[in-house]
Amino acid sequence: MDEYRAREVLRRSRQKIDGIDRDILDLITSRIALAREIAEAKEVLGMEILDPERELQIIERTRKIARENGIDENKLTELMKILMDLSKTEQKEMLRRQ
Ligand SMILES: O=C(O)C(=O)C[C@]1(C(=O)O)C=C[C@@H](O)C=C1
Repeated sequence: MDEYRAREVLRRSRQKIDGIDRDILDLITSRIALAREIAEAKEVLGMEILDPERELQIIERTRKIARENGIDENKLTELMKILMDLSKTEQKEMLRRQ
């Protein structure tokens, strides 16, 4: 790969990452909106916010996808746990405001 081509690859790849990052943030926003809906349903059902069994299911699925794609299992799991923590924080805040 010559220098001109390398600069073009860098530019285009970063443009694509920018688009992917926007998509990721849009999906995280949608995920949080769904978590808020779940919080309302749980309140009606008298359920706790924390559902360890569901979290374990999500973590196991995450680990499987990490293995299938050659991604560090622990790092991807950390990322998923952050998303779930974000959900729980939003859920608790929403219920506190009610
Ligand atoms: O599915 C639920 O019960 C949720 O509240 C959503 C969610 C999540 O972020 O995926 C958050 C908290 C629960 O402990 C389990 C999962």
